[in-house]
Parts: sequence; C-alpha cells; structure tokens
Amino acid sequence: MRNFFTCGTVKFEGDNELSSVREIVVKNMSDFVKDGHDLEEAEKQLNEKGPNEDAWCELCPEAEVNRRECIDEGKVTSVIEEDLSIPDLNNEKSSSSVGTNLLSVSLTKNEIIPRLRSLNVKQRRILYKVRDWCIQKSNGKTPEPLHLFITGGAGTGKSHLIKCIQYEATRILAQTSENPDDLTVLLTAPTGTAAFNIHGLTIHSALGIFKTLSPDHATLSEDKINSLRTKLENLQILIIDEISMVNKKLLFFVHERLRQVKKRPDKCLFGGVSVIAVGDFYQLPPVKTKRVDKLYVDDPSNPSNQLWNGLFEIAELDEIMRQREDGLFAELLNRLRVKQKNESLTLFDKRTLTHCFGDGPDEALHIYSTNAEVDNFNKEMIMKLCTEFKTN
Ligand SMILES: Nc1ncnc2c1ncn2[C@@H]1O[C@H](COP(=O)(O)OP(=O)(O)OP(=O)(O)O)[C@@H](O)[C@H]1O
Repeated sequence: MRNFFTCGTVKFEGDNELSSVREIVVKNMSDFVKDGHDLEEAEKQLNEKGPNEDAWCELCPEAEVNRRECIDEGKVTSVIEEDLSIPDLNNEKSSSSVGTNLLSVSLTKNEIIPRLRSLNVKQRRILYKVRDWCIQKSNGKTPEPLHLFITGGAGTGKSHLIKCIQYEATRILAQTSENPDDLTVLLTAPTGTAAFNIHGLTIHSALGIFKTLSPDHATLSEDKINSLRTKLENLQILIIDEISMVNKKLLFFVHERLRQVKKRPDKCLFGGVSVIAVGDFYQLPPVKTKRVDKLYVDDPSNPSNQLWNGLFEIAELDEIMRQREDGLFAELLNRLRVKQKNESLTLFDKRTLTHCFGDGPDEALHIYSTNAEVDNFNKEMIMKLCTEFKTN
C-alpha cells in the first residue's frame, strides 16, 4: 500500500500521461484537508486534557476586547439597559427610570487584569469557586445552583471582587449561549446609589419588581413576563450587592420573579438561577423593616425564611484592602462594627473619631439624621454657589 502511495501512478480517462498517486494525494490533501494536522493535534489534546476553558479568549481575544470597549463607549448597550418599561411599573415613575438608565457594564480586559492579579488569597479562593462553577456549566454539566454570601467589614474588597467575578463569569458563560452578548450575569443592588457605585442595576428595575412590593404586582401578566424573559432567558448568575438592605419580602419577590422568568415550579429556588449575595449585616439595614423581616433573623414561620437561612454558603473577607489613612479609618470602622452598646471605645479610637468630627469639605457627601439639617445644608450651599437667584 505504501509503495502504491510513494511509487504508484494512475492514468485518467482522456489523459495520455501517467499521474503520480503521491502528487494527487498531496494536492487533494492541501485542497480538502486544510489544517488536518492541527485538527488531529487538537483532537489529541481534547482527549488527553479535556476542553480548554479559555479557548474563546485564545481564539478571539481582540473580538472580546472590542466588544467590551464598545460597551464602555456606549456603542453597544446591555440588553437590560435598552428598555424595561413593564407597563404596570410605569405607574411608579421612579421605579422604571432609576434602574433602566443604569448600565450593567463590566470592566475592559485591560482594566480587569491588574485587578485579577491583585486579589488576595481569600478573594482569589472565592473567585475560583465561582469560576469552577461557570466552567462546569460551559462544559455542558449541570452543577447545583450557587448560593453564596460574600461578607466582610468595610474596605475588605467586596466590591473589588464582585467586578472580577462579573467579568470572569460573563466571559466563561458567554460560551453557553449562541449569542455571546446574551446577559448571563446580572449585577444588582437594592438602591439606586448602591447600584450606581458598582455600575449595576437596581433589583427593582432589573427584575420588574414594583417598589412598594405590593402582592398585586408579584405576578406580571404573561406579555410582560415574556418581554422580561427575552432579556433574561440566559441569565445564570444574579449578584446582589448591599444584601443587608434587602429584606425577606424583597428576596421572596426576586425568587418569584426569577421562577416566573425561567418557568420553574414553586419549589425551584430563584428559578434555578445562582445567587451571589454580597454585603455586611453590620452595615445599613433595609428601610422600614421590622426586625423579624430582616434576612438574617431566623423565623421559620415566615415562608421566605428558606430563601436565606441555611441556604447560603458564607465566604468571609477579613483583610482590609484600603490604603494608608483610609485604611486606618477602615480598621476603626471594623472595630466599631462588632462593638456592643455598653462597651466603651479605646482612647485611640475616641481620638480618631474626634479628629474626623466636623463638616468636611463642601463637595463631600454630607449625611444628616434629620430632614431639617439636610435642608439647612442644601440652602447654605445654594447661597454659596449661586450668587444670583430669584425666589417666587
Ligand atoms: N485585592 C486588592 N488589591 C488592591 N486593592 C484592593 C483589593 N481589594 C480591594 N482593594 C481596594 O480597597 C478599597 C476597598 O475595597 P472595596 O470598596 O471593594 O471594599 P468593600 O468591602 O466593598 O468596602 P465597603 O463595605 O466599605 O463598601 C478600594 O479602593 C479597592 O480598590
């Protein structure tokens, strides 16, 4: 056989000359078996090492970078940002305008790489846990949904980590849907300010939840649900920042809405979508919420209790990542964070706090405990900034 290949000749009909078998085979191979060696090599590697999790990035790094840069420049908008004006949310103007105008933007590759490299051991461990889950998904496996609670005091790098998780999870999960631009990871927070800080969306606007959390609005009509479904049909991970500001009722509505969107039965928690909750229960609590309705308060009589207590795996960050003076202040905050009312402060902490006391620069965000103080400050600033003003 080998002889026939190397020395054999054939004669084609109507052709007077003999043609070399070898030449014909080589020509046909170059025409029809392009990249044959590479394909064989790839098949061999696939069999030996399994699928390459970073294949997309290796094949098309430029395309991915371009796509992310376009998003940053606003040329390509996130699916969710375009329009989420679900009619029965229009009754409440603010609920449709706050969240829908916020872009759910991930960082560019160039911005993310230094962040990924800077992660400390605990941050990295959490990232890898989420990453492993995403890789299993992208390899066609069906791992149980993640329910992860990332917590830690002020400045321990929770927000920093969220952006890394969002980037990595989006990148890997892009391989699971036909359109790599499909929304697979949604970054949300319970208030407009918190959402803005992480370049995310409010939970209400992203999931079409009425702000007053009235039971009448728990279920959207099939039309409205369909519209939400087209935007969220490939959603696999929901990240909720500032979870301390979410109460049992809101989390229950999130579960219900995801269940509706994913067409899953009652018992399917969050419609099978993985949820990563991030925050610190020593920080801001939900507004107008009784103690028993706070998430961390175990109340078996409340049907939504099962959505939090005992469900979420806790991952705690404890290394303060803020720099210099900010770092000292963050350390102070973290000492105060766990103090009981009757425990006194150390002399050093008292001094530091006294040093911080004062109005601070005008342009800094001022927080007052009464509306009257807020009005006073605003008036004072208006008088300072606007020299010419008219009153009615
Ligand atoms: N691994 C890291 N390497 C370098 N800087 C980091 C790292 N993690 C966080 N930081 C920086 O530390 C500061 C605090 O981080 P971040 O805002 O993420 O903390 P946080 O836990 O969300 O704080 P808070 O609860 O007060 O909102 C930020 O300036 C952030 O950029």
